[in-house]
Amino acid sequence: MELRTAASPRDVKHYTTQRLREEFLIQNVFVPDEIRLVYSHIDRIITGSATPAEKELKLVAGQELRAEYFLQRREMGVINIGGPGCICVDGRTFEVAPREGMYIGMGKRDITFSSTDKENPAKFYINSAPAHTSYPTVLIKREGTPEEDVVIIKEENKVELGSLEQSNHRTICKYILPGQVESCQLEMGMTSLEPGSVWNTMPCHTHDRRMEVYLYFDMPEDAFVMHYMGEPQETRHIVMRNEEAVISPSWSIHAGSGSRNYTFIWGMVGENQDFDDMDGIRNEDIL
Ligand SMILES: O=C[C@H](O)[C@@H](O)CC(=O)C(=O)O
Ligand SMILES: [Zn+2]
Repeated sequence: MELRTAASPRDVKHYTTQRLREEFLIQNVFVPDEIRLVYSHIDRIITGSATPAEKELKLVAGQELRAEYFLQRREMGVINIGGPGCICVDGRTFEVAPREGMYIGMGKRDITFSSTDKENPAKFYINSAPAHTSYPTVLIKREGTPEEDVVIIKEENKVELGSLEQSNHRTICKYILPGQVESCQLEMGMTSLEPGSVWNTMPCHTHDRRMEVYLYFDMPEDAFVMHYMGEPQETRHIVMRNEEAVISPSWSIHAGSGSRNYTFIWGMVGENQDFDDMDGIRNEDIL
């Protein structure tokens, strides 16, 4: 597991392009037949993936966690951005179709990932955070009828925002948050931009009580997103390609404009789970 330390805004404003990328950008998120994880000291979020192709992959704690098993003191959210696959949790197998997700609660020991078709492998994107209690493990679907251990995302948690005129027409689909899927601190969702819209999270915001990680995807190889970070009056950009993630400290804005439309997954952890607890920054005030 790769380790990233926390960073002060007083230092970050002096960073070069390369240093900024080393600290905050996560590349090669999905590697076939590997589980890849990056541990950040910022709220101790773990960001990574399981990309089973030829073989089934088992999640283990690793040296860094000094735990008996990965979720001994943690919870995790997963969203599949690849082909269909399965996640087996303590003997129970969940079929996870493209764009479906899971919340897996603290205390679940045996977690394995597999793909249905190795030619079109599942790509399980993972966010995990420290937890204090165990909430129910569920499969999260965007549509359908609820069953035991299956939650359907409520219409009120699919929020259409922005407009084509402002190049930011998009839909925020909230997978894990209070009232939808309960968790100790983790919140996750997926935001899709309409064709012709390129701006996410604009007007932008900070939220001192939560950090956030974005994973950008659904982009051809030659496309990019200029991801903006930094204090609102001290912004910097990171050029991001398809299927790369970026860490946003609580003091930083996190927004982007792409060379075309794209999709991204956001994950937040920290002090509270109040999605609307943001400090909005007026477009007039950003520097
Ligand atoms: O704190 C919330 C997160 O930054 C995202 O949900 C924002 C987002 O998806 C968007 O506006 O496009
Ligand atoms: Zn945010």
